Amino acid sequence: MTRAISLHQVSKSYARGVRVVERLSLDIRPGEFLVLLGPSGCGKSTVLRMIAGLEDPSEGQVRLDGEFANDLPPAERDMAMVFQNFALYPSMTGRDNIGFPLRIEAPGEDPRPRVDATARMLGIEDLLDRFPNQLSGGERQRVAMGRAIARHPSAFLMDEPLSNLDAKLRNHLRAEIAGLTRKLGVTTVYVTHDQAEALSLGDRVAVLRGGVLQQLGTPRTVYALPANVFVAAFIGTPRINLLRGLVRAPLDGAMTISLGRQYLRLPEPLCLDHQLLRVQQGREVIVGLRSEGVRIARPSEARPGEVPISGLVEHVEFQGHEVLVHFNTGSRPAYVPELEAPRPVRQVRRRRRAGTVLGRLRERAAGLRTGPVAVMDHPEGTEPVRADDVPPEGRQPGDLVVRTTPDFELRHGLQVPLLVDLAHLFVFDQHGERICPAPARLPDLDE
Ligand SMILES: Nc1ncnc2c1ncn2[C@@H]1O[C@H](COP(=O)(O)OP(=O)(O)OP(=O)(O)O)[C@@H](O)[C@H]1O
Repeated sequence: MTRAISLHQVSKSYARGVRVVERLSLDIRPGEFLVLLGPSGCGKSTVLRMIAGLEDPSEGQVRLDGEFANDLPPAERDMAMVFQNFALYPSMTGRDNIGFPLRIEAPGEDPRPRVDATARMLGIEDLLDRFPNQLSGGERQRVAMGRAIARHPSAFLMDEPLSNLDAKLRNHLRAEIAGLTRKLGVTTVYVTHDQAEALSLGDRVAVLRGGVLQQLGTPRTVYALPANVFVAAFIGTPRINLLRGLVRAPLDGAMTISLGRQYLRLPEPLCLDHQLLRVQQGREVIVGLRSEGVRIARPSEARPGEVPISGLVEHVEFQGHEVLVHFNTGSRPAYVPELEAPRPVRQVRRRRRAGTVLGRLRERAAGLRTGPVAVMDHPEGTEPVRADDVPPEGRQPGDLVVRTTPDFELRHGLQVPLLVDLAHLFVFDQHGERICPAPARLPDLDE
């Protein structure tokens, strides 16, 4: 049996006023693989623990197959958890570790057939007689997975199960987990702060920030149509280029988005998304360009929808199959402090205050005219993040990273013509909400 798991307006506070999850609503379908993704401390594990019954919601409802389940003890929820630290009993062999929950659930029954069947499924038969200290990290995690699977639970709850493993093993086990959960058809809720893991595993991804759901969608949707600048910046490698722009829409001339020393001229006739930008006339916006949305080519090579700018090569990052070129285009980068700066020590309830984010930050950043400016809100009661709080290691050389093939001969100081593909242009308003493509295009790309 597999389950539908619903959270309805669920909040969680641990101490007075401290809300670590805020009015979260999620409907997880039977058999679905849902990933909870967000930076450290955003409340992912708390959500998982509320689903498991290990924490009580302060407000709202947890429903299992449509039934109110807030009061249901963990043991009666029929869910298996897998943690990052494997949590195996050191004095038990792999076989006993996998069989232990079966013995508890059905004391009279011989767990061996189920243990053996599980071990075959995971290819760990030869590990069954070893103790945890005789297993590698990956092997231990396979045994831990075995212990979860053998119970035939109605849902798997996985809390960063791969984060203690090296990159190669992580990729390998990631594929195994995806294959297994699909084969078993069991609802899985998977917590991670690794966006690549989330995109590769999830049927849908729920992006959390400060305990608040930012977006719920398929991996394609959250990448291609991020609801706001936080999701755009959190998802994708290299990180999306975020630049401060100014919309200019003169009645008698072409509409442009000024990027400091250069501008993007929006081609006429304006498409609907660009027409809708007209209302931003004279306002500062945040322009998002993924590294694959810009290419090195001359203006004469422009395809429909591409507009020219140029950039000075600041740094070339050779990656083997591709090269990341950091350009200085004379624009001002916009930063998302929660992703750049260390996490604030205290986290308290988040509320949007009067005034715009950019407006407030502009005041704070007065005097930093040429420096980068932080564009996101910060939780009330925490230290405001100032532009100069961005750690130097968070700063990249240049303001625009472009992904290209290794056959370009580029060196520092070279002025290079670039074409921006406006089909890949994102524009976010002063609150960080996406306004281009228009929010009406939010419905799932895959549906
Ligand atoms: N038992 C607790 N008492 C008080 N505060 C807690 C408790 N458990 C978690 N918190 C706080 O709740 C917030 C969310 O924690 P949680 O573990 O859910 O985040 P997370 O997104 O899973 O983080 P990470 O990725 O670092 O594990 C954090 O600020 C954390 O300090």
